Amino acid sequence: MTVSTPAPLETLSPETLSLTTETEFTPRRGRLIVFTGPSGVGKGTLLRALRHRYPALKLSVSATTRSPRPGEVNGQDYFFVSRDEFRAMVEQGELLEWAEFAGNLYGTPKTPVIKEIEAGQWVILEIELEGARQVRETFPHALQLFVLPPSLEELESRIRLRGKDADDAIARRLQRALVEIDAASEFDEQIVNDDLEVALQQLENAIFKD
Ligand SMILES: Nc1nc2c(ncn2[C@@H]2O[C@H](COP(=O)(O)OP(=O)(O)O)[C@@H](O)[C@H]2O)c(=O)[nH]1
Ligand SMILES: Nc1ncnc2c1ncn2[C@@H]1O[C@H](COP(=O)(O)OP(=O)(O)O)[C@@H](O)[C@H]1O
Repeated sequence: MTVSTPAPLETLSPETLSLTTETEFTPRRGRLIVFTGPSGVGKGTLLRALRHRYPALKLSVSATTRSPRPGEVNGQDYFFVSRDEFRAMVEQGELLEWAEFAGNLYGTPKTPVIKEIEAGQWVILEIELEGARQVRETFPHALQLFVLPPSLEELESRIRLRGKDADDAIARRLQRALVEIDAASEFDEQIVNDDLEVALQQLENAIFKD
């Protein structure tokens, strides 16, 4: 979705954008970017690096019924809510999209995303496949990116090495990964996260190409 409202001045200043000579980033129109890929492929790692380079990019904070992992902060990594609270958000139409993943509910709070896009910001949704499909219906102009692992063996090893999920949660994520990877061609671009720097460059190119 594109909105012609000019961005607030502070988002255009080089101080907040950490401009490099190669990539001039001046967000004038709001934009929605969907970032999907199997659990453990490196989405969070890539987005952290991207936002380090471009702090003006906004990352939507989702609501989830999953328990916080060690080190995760409520309101920063996710809004951690009960199933009842999540259901109330759905019933009150507060979510832009939502889905169940590996036994937990996840959803994107609508109001902050709409406000940021209307203010000319570029907003990234890091969401799973079903949510991405819903966004494709409601925001057909959103840029849809999919991250692939170099191999299934490497994906499993990354989830295990991350060491943040119980064995049953890992098994569910790997099972779901097969379905998600199968749907990669539905997305505008596919990025293979083998070498992190190469993948980050591909991600930058996809986001800033037009
Ligand atoms: N549909 C949807 N999926 C989400 C949302 N937030 C996170 N997810 C996805 O839910 C899946 C599980 O996320 P998480 O439990 O943090 O595990 P991780 O991806 O293995 O780190 C991932 O594919 C996320 O991209 C959301 O708001 N909506
Ligand atoms: N290109 C890469 N090469 C090797 N390990 C990686 C790479 N990208 C991410 N990782 C590691 O894989 C694990 C999963 O990454 P993470 O960003 O948490 O994935 P996701 O957010 O997709 O679930 C982390 O331990 C991370 O350090």
